[in-house]
Parts: sequence; C-alpha cells; structure tokens
Amino acid sequence: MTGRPLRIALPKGRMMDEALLLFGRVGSEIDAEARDSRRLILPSADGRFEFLPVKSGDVPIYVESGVADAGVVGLDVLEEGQQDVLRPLDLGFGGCMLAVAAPADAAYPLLPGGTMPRVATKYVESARRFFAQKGMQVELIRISGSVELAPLLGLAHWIVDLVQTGRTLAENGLTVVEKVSDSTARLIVNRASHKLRLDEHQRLIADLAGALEKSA
Ligand SMILES: Nc1ncnc2c1ncn2[C@@H]1O[C@H](COP(=O)(O)OP(=O)(O)OP(=O)(O)O)[C@@H](O)[C@H]1O
Ligand SMILES: O=P(O)(O)OC[C@H]1O[C@H](OP(=O)(O)OP(=O)(O)O)[C@H](O)[C@@H]1O
Repeated sequence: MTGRPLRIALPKGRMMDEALLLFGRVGSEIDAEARDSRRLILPSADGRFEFLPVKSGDVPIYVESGVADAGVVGLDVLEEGQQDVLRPLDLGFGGCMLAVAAPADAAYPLLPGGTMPRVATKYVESARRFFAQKGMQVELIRISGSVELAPLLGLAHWIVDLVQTGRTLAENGLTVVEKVSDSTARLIVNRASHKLRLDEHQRLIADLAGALEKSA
C-alpha cells in the first residue's frame, strides 16, 4: 500500500447502504465509531479505504479531480456530467431507468398545432442528447426535484426522470412514453490514481467483482 488508504467517494442517499454493504462483503466494514459520528472522512476498520460520503451528483467530480481515487455512482449521473473517469465495473444495484413520461392522455411525440413541447427534467444534458438524436425540438426546463409536478401544473408537457417501481408516475397520472436509458451503480476510478496505484485498484476491482459474482 502506498501512503494513505484509497479514498472512495460514496453517494449519500439511497445507494449508500448497498455500497457500504458491498465493501463490507470484501472485508472493509466501515469503522463502527466513525459510522455513528458526523465525520466526513470515514475509515474502513481494516485501514484499506477512506469513504467520503458526498452528494450523488458530486461523486464524478470528486473522482475526476483526484480528490477521491474511486467512487460509486449511478450511470444516470455519470452520463449527465460526462466527466473523464474510468468505469471498470457495473455494481448491479440501484437499478432504474431514465424515461420520458407524460400525462396518460398527452400527445407524444408531436403536440397538436405544432406547439413546441416543454420538458421538465433534472437531467438536462441527457435529455438534450436524447431529443437531438431523435431530431425532436423541445424546450428543456431544469427542475431539481419533484419533477412529476411540472405536467400536473402546466409548467411542462412531458418530463424526463428516473423511474424505478413506476409508483410515483402512476400516483400522479403519468405514464412512460419512451425509455431514454437504463441505469445501475458503477464503480468509477480516477485515471492518474489508476496508473499510480495500479495494484490496489486491480485488487479492489477483483474483490468487488468476486463479491458480486458470489451473490449473483
Ligand atoms: N427510484 C429512484 N429514484 C431516484 N434514483 C434512483 C432510484 N432508484 C435508483 N436510483 C439511483 O440512485 C441514485 C441516487 O439517488 P438519490 O435519490 O439518493 O440521490 P438524488 O436525489 O438523485 O441526488 P441528491 O443527492 O442530489 O439529492 C440515482 O442517481 C439513481 O442512479
Ligand atoms: O418509480 P419510483 O419507484 O416511484 O421512483 C421514482 C421517483 O424517485 C425519484 O425521486 P426522489 O424520491 O429521489 O425525489 P425527488 O423527486 O425529490 O428527486 C425520482 O425522481 C422519481 O420521482
């Protein structure tokens, strides 16, 4: 091991528990005392890693900048930011899809009278690429949460958002009209760190892949 432990950026929120569980299965439980504290650098009990709990959308930038050597993040977030990081492993959990959804009776893909569709989303870049590839002209409205509200209140005709169980859409009278992409959690790695600490990264990737295979 060279110097400090490998730093791993983990997304606070719904992926955190599964990510920590996975590291636990390769023998790197989070130190019990640190877990119950307000500390923001959490060592693993075996001294191999330091976990950095950060906002999900910030994981790629922590890893691209080298502040973290590696990280765990949803493919949806990764595709939105397009940071230059390695993506060695699909971790399998956190499955969901990014989709275009609309009120059950809404027109799609063309609105009557040639009206330009307004689309509310937190995933502006992914939505821009998706509609551009299809040659559809839309106006994108950036919203950071509760996106399903936008068509209900007339702010937008359609939304682009994550769908997991479909419950949020159903309970708000919305339906998927087209899938944009699938997403699961990915291990991402800083390019320079991967070169400089190759053995440690290879061991990390092999250990995680082994744990995933065992549970498959
Ligand atoms: N039902 C779901 N809704 C949202 N994200 C989901 C869902 N299922 C799986 N995910 C995955 O979990 C990741 C993290 O979601 P989470 O809700 O914890 O953070 P966030 O609300 O997107 O971001 P922030 O931390 O900025 O609030 C998503 O990027 C996605 O890959
Ligand atoms: O298909 P479902 O299982 O219902 O999950 C999808 C919902 O979960 C997410 O929202 P989140 O709970 O993160 O809140 P947010 O809208 O504030 O981002 C996502 O943005 C959808 O609204």
